[in-house]
Amino acid sequence: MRQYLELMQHVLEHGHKKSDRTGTGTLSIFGYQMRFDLSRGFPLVTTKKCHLKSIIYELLWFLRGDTNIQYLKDNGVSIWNEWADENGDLGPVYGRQWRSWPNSSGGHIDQIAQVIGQIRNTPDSRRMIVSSWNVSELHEMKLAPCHALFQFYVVDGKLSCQLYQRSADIFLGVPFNIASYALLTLMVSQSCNLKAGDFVHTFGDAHLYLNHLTQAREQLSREPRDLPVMKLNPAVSSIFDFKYEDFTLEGYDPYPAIRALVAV
Ligand SMILES: Nc1nc(=O)c2c([nH]1)NC[C@@H]1CN(c3ccc(C(=O)N[C@@H](CCC(=O)O)C(=O)O)cc3)CN21
Ligand SMILES: O=c1ccn([C@H]2C[C@H](O)[C@@H](COP(=O)(O)O)O2)c(=O)[nH]1
Repeated sequence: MRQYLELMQHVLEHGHKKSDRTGTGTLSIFGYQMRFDLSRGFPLVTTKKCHLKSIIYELLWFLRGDTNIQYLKDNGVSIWNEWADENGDLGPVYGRQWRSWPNSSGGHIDQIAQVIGQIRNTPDSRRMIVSSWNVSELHEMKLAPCHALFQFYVVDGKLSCQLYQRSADIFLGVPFNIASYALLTLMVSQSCNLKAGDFVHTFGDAHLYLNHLTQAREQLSREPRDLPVMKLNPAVSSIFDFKYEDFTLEGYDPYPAIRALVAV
């Protein structure tokens, strides 16, 4: 995960001091890109222990089309609690836009099913995109999508995915986002009988919150370890059929967790 540590180092050295919506303050840069070859291991940060269970359940929750935190709570995941209303609702966030983007005639578009169809039937298409940035519904969302748009690409029997993340909390959010999209790429690859290629992670405003700087330096003092390997149950052939038990991570040997406060 040298790419991730390089991003952190880059922002510590070149970040501009900038205020933000949460009132915390950040060191921020605009525009950055990382690339992970998924055949070289699963890109889960090793320089601190990452809670993979939260990452897997959050992704399964997006794929269910769910936008209420009850499913996450039932599975011991608390990362969205601060943003939900008293009923646990987050408004029309990721799950809603991925699985049922409202169209102009009162129906809905399942972007995930559509993109899987494109990858299977027209893999050379340059239009294999899923967007959560539904401008007409942003005002109803408790938090505007950070991982806003992703695109798939197929060449030589390998599936790559590029994400555009408009806003990125480098210490807390980004390790989750990398692992989540790497996992999604593995799941879509298996569903389409392709090998996994690269995950390309492109950023808009990438920032370190000012109350995460000590934690970032602590992480940079640690030498990254070999990446683990993610195994998916080979019997699953539809993206919508994966369950938590279908994922096995082998060889993850991280340094201890590092606590940090999330900016709300
Ligand atoms: N400021 C901010 N940063 C984010 O990364 C973020 C938001 N807000 N709002 C929406 C979601 C929620 N996400 C979160 C929220 C909390 C953690 C967090 O506290 N992580 C801890 C504990 C992990 C756990 O409980 O599973 C960590 O050490 O990684 C991570 C991602 C990502 N997003
Ligand atoms: O998946 C996610 C979700 C959120 N974040 C971070 C990025 C920002 O620090 C905040 C969102 O605040 P905005 O003012 O809406 O940009 O959450 C993330 O890194 N990853």
